Amino acid sequence: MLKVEQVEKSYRTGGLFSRERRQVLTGISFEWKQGECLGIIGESGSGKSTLGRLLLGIEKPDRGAILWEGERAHNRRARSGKLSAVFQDYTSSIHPFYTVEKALMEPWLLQNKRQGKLRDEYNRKIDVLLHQVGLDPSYRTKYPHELSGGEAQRVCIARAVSTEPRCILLDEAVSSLDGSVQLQVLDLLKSLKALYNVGYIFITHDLQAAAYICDRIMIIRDGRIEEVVPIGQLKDVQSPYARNLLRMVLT
Ligand SMILES: Nc1ncnc2c1ncn2[C@@H]1O[C@H](COP(=O)(O)OP(=O)(O)OP(=O)(O)O)[C@@H](O)[C@H]1O
Repeated sequence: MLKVEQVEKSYRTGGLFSRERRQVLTGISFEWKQGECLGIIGESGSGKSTLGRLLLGIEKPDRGAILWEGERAHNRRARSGKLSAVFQDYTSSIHPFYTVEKALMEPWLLQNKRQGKLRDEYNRKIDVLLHQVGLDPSYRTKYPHELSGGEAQRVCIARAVSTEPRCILLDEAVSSLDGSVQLQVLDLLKSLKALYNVGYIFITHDLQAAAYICDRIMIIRDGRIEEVVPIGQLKDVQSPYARNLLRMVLT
């Protein structure tokens, strides 16, 4: 469903008039299949979030192609309703003056210009969504500052599944939650995966979290794919970098 072919990305360094560029991604090619949870893992600065932005169509690659069902990622129509995202910074992901209810209505309203009866129907769906992420209907009227980190991230996840996308890109979405809350959110993602038949692209520097939820892991180093490994064969990774990464988790 997603095909990434020979993607390259660089950024200008040294100011507006500088000709120098820093290569951030080189020769990135992979496929993501419907329903799969693919982990993209690598050290800080390896290019994970840049790749995430390209997959979401927020930025364009310098070279290569990113195709969602054959259409370029930066073409809005290609992504519409098929793809959503959850980011690390859950506090700024929700508009500070929006209640949970309004935040959950937002993506749906963007997708469905018609209102009236359908809007009432969706309004009822908010209770279902809240329930699915483990929050009761009293959360409807709360503002972001009244939520804990775990609760806010649950609201972001509810919003991401609300349009029933085929894929949710999660960029360090559990990284700033503490241990037990992180595990709860990972379990929530697992249950929603089964419920909605949604797949994930799970960007993280945390191999342990990725191993818990992913079917396959793609290791990125200095903007290149170092290795792609099914989760059952994680112990058999070949490259020294991947082995080192694994050793750090196991010790
Ligand atoms: N808009 C930009 N302009 C210039 N340089 C950028 C831009 N975005 C990213 N970079 C650079 O690209 C490199 C990769 O950044 P990126 O955020 O993709 O890495 P990452 O693997 O997600 O790191 P982290 O885990 O710390 O978020 C970094 O050196 C960063 O400074």
